[in-house]
Amino acid sequence: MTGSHDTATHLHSEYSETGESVFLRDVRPYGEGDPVDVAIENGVIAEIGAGLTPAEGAEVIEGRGQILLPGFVDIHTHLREPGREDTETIDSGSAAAALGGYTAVFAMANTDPVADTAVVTDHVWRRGREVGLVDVHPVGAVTVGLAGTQLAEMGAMASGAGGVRVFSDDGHCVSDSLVMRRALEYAASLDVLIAQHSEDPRLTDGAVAHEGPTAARLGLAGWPRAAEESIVARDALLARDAGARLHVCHASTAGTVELVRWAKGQGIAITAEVTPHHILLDDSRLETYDGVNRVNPPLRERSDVLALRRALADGVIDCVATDHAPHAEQDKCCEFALARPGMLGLETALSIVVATLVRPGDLDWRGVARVMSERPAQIVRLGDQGRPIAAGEPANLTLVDPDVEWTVTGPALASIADNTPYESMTLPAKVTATILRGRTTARDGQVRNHEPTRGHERAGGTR
Ligand SMILES: NC(=O)N[C@@H](CC(=O)O)C(=O)O
Ligand SMILES: [Zn+2]
Repeated sequence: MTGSHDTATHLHSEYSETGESVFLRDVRPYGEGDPVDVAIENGVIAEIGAGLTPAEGAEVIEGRGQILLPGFVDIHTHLREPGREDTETIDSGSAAAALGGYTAVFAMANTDPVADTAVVTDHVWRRGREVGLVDVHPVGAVTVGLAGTQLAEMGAMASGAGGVRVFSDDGHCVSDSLVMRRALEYAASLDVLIAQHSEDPRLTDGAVAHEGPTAARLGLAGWPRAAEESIVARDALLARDAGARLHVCHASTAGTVELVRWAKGQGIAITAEVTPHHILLDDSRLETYDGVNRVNPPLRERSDVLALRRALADGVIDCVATDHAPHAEQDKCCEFALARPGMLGLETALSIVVATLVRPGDLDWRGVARVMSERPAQIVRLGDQGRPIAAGEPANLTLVDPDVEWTVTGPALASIADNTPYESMTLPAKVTATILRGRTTARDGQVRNHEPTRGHERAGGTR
């Protein structure tokens, strides 16, 4: 992997002789200009223009002026396999990803066993390929068992079949400064990315919510913004000295935005993501004590939400990442302080970006392509994703109906777990087709050639 964006060098055999043709009629790339037709052959975009004729036997999709974007790339997903297949599997999570418009996802390492060896990361990669609905890239752990003390064999994971290019102890912070320094030095020598879950555990021990007036009133133990910001600041300096690439997972405070802005201004190789929930929801959601709203980092205050939206629009925050975190019903329906942190995200991400940024006029569809596809692909150096919509480019694409409104219900989502904070919420815009290497993986809310593996169906004995 060179990190170069010369398509030809990246389009290996997977992009030839798929034997499939897809024809998109009357679509608007990036939501710009008059509708055009897009002919896709053998995994690549063959031709774009008005009034084209579909190839014999092509799958024709009537776009009716819908918006065509590069396929989305999620660099922070929890697929729970191996270990918690009662909440999500690579199969069910891939279905959720395809329905959400994703053509690549990065599966976090906090599985059971932890993805801290090439045995686990190679398995995740292979299983993703077998399912074939989305490219599943394994994230490797930074430290053995996510324990934060001994570096994992990052080199072996990087050179394994899974070709790991991102390492993270996400769910846990690599909090020891010397361990983080060594991890960044090791990562620099391998030219891989360290993605940090920035949370000082000494400042958050026992905390379940954002430290502020709401948590105080509700009697919930809070974690201060400084627990995140102090780690972001420290890591930026360590990355500078190590000459390493650092990525900040789920930025949640206005202060983190300012630190990332400062570090970028210094020429430090830092990037940052924000989740859909941190640009939509604030800590007023805690009033109900509903465990579905518990997440790390916690939902912050309105001023943070607005700062994160602005930072995404102006590019200080590079991208949206879902932090899709399925949990079992019994782990979310309990008392707020006992609920596990995390919420579903893959199938609602686009709609939230549209609701918070596109509809208010702060981001156009080019901007959506930037934060959902192009920047995430660049951060993790995927040469065949987040590419321009042009002839000769790989056909990893997402078609979006911008005008539709839909109401979220957990059980209707493809994920096995149902823990969505958006239950009964009406959201704008929906993915109508997802195309991976020239093959439709999802269309009109249905996943291609797919036997669903929903938890309640298994419980009912259908599998
Ligand atoms: N975000 C969360 O609240 N939970 C994530 C871990 C993480 O992303 O930190 C999980 O794995 O459940
Ligand atoms: Zn995290």
